[in-house]
Amino acid sequence: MMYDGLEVQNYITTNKKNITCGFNNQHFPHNSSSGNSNQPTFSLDLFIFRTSFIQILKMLKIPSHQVAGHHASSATRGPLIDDSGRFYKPLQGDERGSAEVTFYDQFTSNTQIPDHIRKFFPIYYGTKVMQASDGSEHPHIVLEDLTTHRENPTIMDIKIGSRTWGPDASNAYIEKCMKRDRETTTVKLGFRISGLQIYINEGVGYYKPTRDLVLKSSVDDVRLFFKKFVSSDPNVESGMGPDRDLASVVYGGPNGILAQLLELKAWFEDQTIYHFSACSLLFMFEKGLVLEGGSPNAQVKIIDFAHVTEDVTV
Ligand SMILES: Nc1ncnc2c1ncn2[C@@H]1O[C@H](COP(=O)(O)OP(=O)(O)OP(=O)(O)O)[C@@H](O)[C@H]1O
Ligand SMILES: O=P(O)(O)O[C@@H]1[C@H](O)[C@H](O)[C@@H](OP(=O)(O)O)[C@H](OP(=O)(O)O)[C@H]1O
Repeated sequence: MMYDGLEVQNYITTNKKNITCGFNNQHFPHNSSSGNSNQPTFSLDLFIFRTSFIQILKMLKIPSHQVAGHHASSATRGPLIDDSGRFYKPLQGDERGSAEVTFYDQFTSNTQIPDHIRKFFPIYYGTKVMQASDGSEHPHIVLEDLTTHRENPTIMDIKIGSRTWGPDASNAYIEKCMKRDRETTTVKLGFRISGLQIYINEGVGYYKPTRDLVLKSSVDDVRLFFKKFVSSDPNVESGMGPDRDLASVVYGGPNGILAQLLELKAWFEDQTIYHFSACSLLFMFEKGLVLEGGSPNAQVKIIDFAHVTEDVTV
């Protein structure tokens, strides 16, 4: 495992408006026009501009499309993204962090993984020690930001498996998981929704139910969330019988979510390399595009490998 040194100062911002504050306005106002006297006139200004620009490109933000898991704040470590399309997930302090790194290292170099399966996993760029959201220096797993090319993604995170712990889990951890599994739909359905956001329209933005609301979902609530996910009704939040208008193009069809799940499932049933426990599936699509008659660009990805182990008996 290789850790880089701290390369750049990280600016934690929650929205793009704040990013412009990173410019040194005195030297290079970002909205100045050509020929304006505020433009840099000598090399020091150019140097400052270049440095600021590189810093801005590398600037880190709290992901606005994260739907579940540990969140970043000035008090807690959570994922960050940059403008180059990378997602930085802080290693969890205990064995979960190192287990996830071990998985990504092994998976990335494993030549037995077919390309049509590899595409379901985020691209892994190694690990990096950097300033975390809480200000501490901490190792992060560097991944492809799965939302980077999306305009207004509708996203659902589903924790899969009726058993949510790995083969080496302690009794205390198993107990904790079993309690959570009984409280959610994991025991009844073999999965639970961990979080979601549904794009409504430009004016309204997103419907993003709270973590508590999602986790206390009953089986019927889960059914309703799956309907809302593909509803064209802007009043999706009111929950009055959403229309499921987009189901056939998002869930169905040769490139739909179901077809992708079947492809992944076929490999899961066949492979004997890993024990996959407590992973999540991310369902993503572009509701805005579908409503305009375009393609939903539906995608299934698999994430969260903190409890995955290699099967050494094979
Ligand atoms: N590579 C990625 N690109 C974009 N978003 C991601 C990526 N990986 C994770 N996310 C977002 O972050 C959320 C949490 O991810 P993940 O499950 O890996 O974190 P976690 O803190 O280990 O979660 P948990 O506490 O449920 O185990 C996901 O629901 C998703 O919204
Ligand atoms: O589903 P919820 O209610 O969000 O609960 C979390 C979920 O079970 C995570 O999988 C777990 O992290 P791990 O899977 O990595 O153990 C996390 O534990 P934590 O709070 O101890 O990190 C729980 O809080």
